[in-house]
Formats: sequence, C-alpha cells, structure tokens
Amino acid sequence: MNPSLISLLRVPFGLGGARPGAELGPESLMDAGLIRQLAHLELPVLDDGVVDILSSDALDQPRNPQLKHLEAVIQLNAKLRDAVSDRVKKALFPLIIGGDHSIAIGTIAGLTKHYRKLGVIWFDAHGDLNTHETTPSGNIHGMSLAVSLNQGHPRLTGLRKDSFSINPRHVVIIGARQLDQGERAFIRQSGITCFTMHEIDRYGIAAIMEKAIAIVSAGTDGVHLSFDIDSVDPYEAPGTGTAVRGGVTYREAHYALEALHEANILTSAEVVEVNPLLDRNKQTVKLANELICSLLGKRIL
Ligand SMILES: NC(=[NH2+])NCCC[C@H](N)C(=O)O
Ligand SMILES: [Mn+2]
Ligand SMILES: [Mn+2]
Repeated sequence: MNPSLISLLRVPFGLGGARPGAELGPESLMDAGLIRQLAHLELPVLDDGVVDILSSDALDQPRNPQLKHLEAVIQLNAKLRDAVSDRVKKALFPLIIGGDHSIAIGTIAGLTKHYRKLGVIWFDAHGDLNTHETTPSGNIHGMSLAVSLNQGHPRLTGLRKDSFSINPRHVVIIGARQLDQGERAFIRQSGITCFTMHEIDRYGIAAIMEKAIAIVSAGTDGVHLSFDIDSVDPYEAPGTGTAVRGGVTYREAHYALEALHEANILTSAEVVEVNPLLDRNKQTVKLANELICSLLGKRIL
C-alpha cells in the first residue's frame, strides 16, 4: 500500500441487499474500536465522514422487482462516487466501510474517474455479475461488479458516464462458490479471472494470491480491493446477509490481506456486507476490523 494518508469513508447503506442490517456495518466496526486499532499501527488515518442518502424521497419510489430500491442505490452511489473521486484527487487512499456490496458501484465509478487502467480484486462468495435481466433476486448488490464493467441497466451504468472503463482482464474474483447461470456466462465471455473455492483448495491461498497480484498489477495504474465479508466461511463470519458455506478460513483471509499489503499494489480498498444484526457475539465485526488491520500492515511478528 502507498504510504499516503488513508481517508476512511463510512457508508451506512443496506438497500442493495434483501436483509436489513448492512447499513449498521460502519457504526459497528467503529464501536468495536477500528480507529483505535488503526492508531495502534501508527497509520495516518483521517476519519473522513459518512456518505449517506440525501433524502428519504428515494426510499418511497415504486419498487421494481428486478431492480429493488433503484432510486436510493443511484442517489447513494452518485454521492459516494463524487466523494471517492475527491479523495483520489487529493492523493488520499480511500478506505470505504459499507454497507452492502452495491456501494462498490460508486466507489469504483469514483476511482475510474482518475485511474485509466484500474485492476480489481473482488473477494466474494458470489460473482455480483447479474444484471436486471439475469438477477434471481432483484437485489442490486448482486449486480455491482457487472455495472462496474459497464453491463446492466443504463440508470446504473450511467453512474459511470465520466469514468474510464475497466478491462475485464484486469479483474480477479477470489472465493466464489455460488454463481448464478448468467454470471457463469458473463465470466466465460468477459475474460475475468475467477478463482473459485475449488482453485483455492487445489493450489492454496498463497499461490492464488501470487497469481491474482500478477494479474491485477500488470499494465494497470491502480488496484482496488473490494472485500465482501461473505467470502469468509460463515463459521467465522456469520454476520452477513447472504452467507454460503464452504468459504475461506480465518487464516486464509488474513494471509490474503497480508500478502496484498506486502505486494504494495493497492490504491484503495473497501470492506462490505458486515451485518451486525445477524452476527454472533460480534464475531464478524471483530473479524472485519482485524482483517482491515492485516490489510494495512499489521503483522504477527
Ligand atoms: N454482494 C452480495 N452479497 N451479493 C449476493 C448476490 C446473491 C445472488 N447472486 C443475487 O444476485 O441476488
Ligand atoms: Mn458481494
Ligand atoms: Mn457476496
């Protein structure tokens, strides 16, 4: 990671997913001592405020079953895009705490106002590659990587109208184990690399991280990490809205983020889908804070 100042942006938004509670993520990480833990690492962190929806009118829009809470998602992501763009302009390292994974649309739209060739590492049990035409749920958090690759409803891809496109060859998904039919086709056709749990089992997390780092850093001018906490096995991370068993272990998750820190390639990061209402003894909240510390340089020795 760059030695630059970290701009911590909190995004208490949960309308991209089906189950209430993801909007409480940022507050719960803060309550569990995130700022204190980062201060311990002697990292320069700027507690840079909250990005929230402006008004409740967006909440009252008629519900499109293929694009649930579309107006709220658009309003929030336009605001987040501009906040992230502003931080990049100021040479800060944006660290975004969600919120559900729909917020990646705004984060990445803001980043790609500046980065012409952004690489993306997407940790997730899912692909988030649906569109309004393929979605089984209508939940926009299952569409955010597709939208970031300019695929999907024009109201969503429109958030990226002043942003550079991302080359799918610079995108790596890690930890996938629940992909919908349309998402499989998307992966095959687009040239995205997808390291599913099968490849992690086969090669081990160290080799996968080495390959992923090589893919996202060759020919790119920035690298973003989008970390969905549901990539981690629900045994360790039960507090999330769409848990799928068979995920990465506690140590694999830490190792992956330690390896990213060592590689020193990231220019931004986000952690999403922590849902304290579904958590057990704050296990997931604490894990998220620990993982952020590993990503930012905390070491065992
Ligand atoms: N960011 C997430 N947790 N996404 C879950 C998506 C689940 C499913 N693929 C859907 O489209 O609804
Ligand atoms: Mn996700
Ligand atoms: Mn997910």
